[in-house]
Amino acid sequence: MRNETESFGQSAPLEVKLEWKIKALRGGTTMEFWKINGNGNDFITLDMLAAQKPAHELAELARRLCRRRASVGADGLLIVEPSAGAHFRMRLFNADGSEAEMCGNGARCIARFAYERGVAPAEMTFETLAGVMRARVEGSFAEIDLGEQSFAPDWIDRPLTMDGAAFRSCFLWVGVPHLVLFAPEELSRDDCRRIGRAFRADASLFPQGCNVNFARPVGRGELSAVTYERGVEDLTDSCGTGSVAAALSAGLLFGMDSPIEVHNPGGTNRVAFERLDGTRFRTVLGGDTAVVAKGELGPDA
Ligand SMILES: N[C@H](CCC[C@H](N)C(=O)O)C(=O)O
Repeated sequence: MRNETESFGQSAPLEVKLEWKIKALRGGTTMEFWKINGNGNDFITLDMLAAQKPAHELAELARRLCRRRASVGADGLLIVEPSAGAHFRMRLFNADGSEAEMCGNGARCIARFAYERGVAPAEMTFETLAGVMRARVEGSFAEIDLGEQSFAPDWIDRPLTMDGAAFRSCFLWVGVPHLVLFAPEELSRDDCRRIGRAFRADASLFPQGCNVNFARPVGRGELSAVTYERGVEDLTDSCGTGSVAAALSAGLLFGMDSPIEVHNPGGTNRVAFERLDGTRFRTVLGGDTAVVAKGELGPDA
């Protein structure tokens, strides 16, 4: 006979199951979630306006819920918390449990969630660790005013090589750190994953890690971008802040004008920007969002 602990295997600890049962017996609500994606960058979204959890519990929840086969599966966990000065506060925990300062697609998804649930009006503000964002929702379209971004002068058009592959690169923060790489030829997804992982792990260049965007001009005002994401530690199907980083870098390196359509494998983000001076920009990120499920987390999620 299998013992009690073994039989639970990957499933929830006993106390979680009991807490669940008690809640259900009392007729209380279990945890409701929405699964939303922004051009294929997918998030489990929870409303924690009424009761907040400490960061270590949210990190653990993210690690559990984001497992692709054993649980709901996602690139990250988005949380709505109360805010004193804005309509709400957004928190994003990556699939590995790390908390990110900002997330462009996540911000677009949470804006839609907040609007449709009556937490905020269609034009709203919300707090993030990277400052207060302004957002606008219209149907499934959501856009975020990201405020100002600036490039460090020594990180504009810096040549970099990795395993014999040569790149023109730019590095900038769009709430989170991004290394944008332009290669003379298109790289395979395996190469992007391998090279992305190597740069992401290079603490001498990027002490806080980085997201790595492989960008290519593909037409007038159009880029393609493949992103290796910090915290997911793999390629994702789309990255909002990465789309911004790629577009601003293309503005500087190739003189591409605003707006730029950034084609990610999972869909297109539109980046509109205004150049304030040689290295500073103001940016708005827009694109589609998709609500693919509204449900209740089960005890083993
Ligand atoms: N996917 C996100 C970025 C998440 C940030 C995260 N991966 C990190 O830097 O830790 C976006 O749409 O902007």
